[in-house]
Amino acid sequence: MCTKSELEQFVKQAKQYARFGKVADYIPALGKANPNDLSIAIYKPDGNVIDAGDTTDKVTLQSISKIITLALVLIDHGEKEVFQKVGMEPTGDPFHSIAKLEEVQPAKPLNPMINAGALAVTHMINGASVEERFWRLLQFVRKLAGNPEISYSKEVATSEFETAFLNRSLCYFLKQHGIINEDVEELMDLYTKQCAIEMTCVDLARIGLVFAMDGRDPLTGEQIMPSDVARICKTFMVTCGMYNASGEFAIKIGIPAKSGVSGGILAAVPGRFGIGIFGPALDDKGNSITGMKLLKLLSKTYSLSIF
Ligand SMILES: NC(=O)CC[C@H](N)C(=O)O
Repeated sequence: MCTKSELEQFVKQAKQYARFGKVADYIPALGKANPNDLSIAIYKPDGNVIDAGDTTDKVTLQSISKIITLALVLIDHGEKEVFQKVGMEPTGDPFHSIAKLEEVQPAKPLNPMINAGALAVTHMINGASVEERFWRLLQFVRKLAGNPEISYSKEVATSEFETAFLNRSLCYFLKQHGIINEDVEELMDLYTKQCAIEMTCVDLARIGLVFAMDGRDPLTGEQIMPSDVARICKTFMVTCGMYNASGEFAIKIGIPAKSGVSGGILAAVPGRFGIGIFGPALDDKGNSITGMKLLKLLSKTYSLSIF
């Protein structure tokens, strides 16, 4: 795999594309990000990390959190129960689209990576209160990243909570049809905190590594999630991890990955390493434009496609 100076070179190349992207601002606090930022870390099973860019920058997980909550609820409830409430098929629609909820299979969101499906998944996190459920999720994230310091951005969580009208309408639709049965404001409180969990690209890469190694943290030897759960999550990363750009991403890059509108990407190269990227300039589908360029350069140069 590449050296630090090669990686720095790739970052320089990819950064040139930042001008074609735009930072997300529908969550007002995310609008403050600098579109020219770009950092990457590659975490190997022997603990070696290759990184480039400002790796102390923190990114909120946003949609990347969906893959982690999915793992947690699969552990909490098992496959059968989870897939009664959420499907397994890509939509080809934007992540916040409401359209297919009514069109295809009444009310059951098509997959856990679109917002409607993610809200149904977050609803399933076990615990007696929002605080307890969030604490359980945070502990899980900390364990995956091997970093007990990870927390969330109150500013980003509040900013999303105050403006998430479309997500609220998805919740009410789901509640009307019995997919969720909790108070919508409580679910939104939990979901916006989940999306605001923040970490560096090194932490992201370490989580990617655990997925890449079938749920086992190679540094501690702990099996953090059953290999079947890791397999399901990686499959969703391939089929819907990059929203309605997942097909093109699979063809051009071919690495299981999940993006978020903060500009983060978590990628897992099966059996080899985890990759974490932070580059807030987004394309029109909400994926990091510089991050995807970077992954493309890596995939082409080192033949990382799983296909
Ligand atoms: N695509 C994303 O990253 C979306 C996450 C964001 N918190 C939302 O629900 O709109």
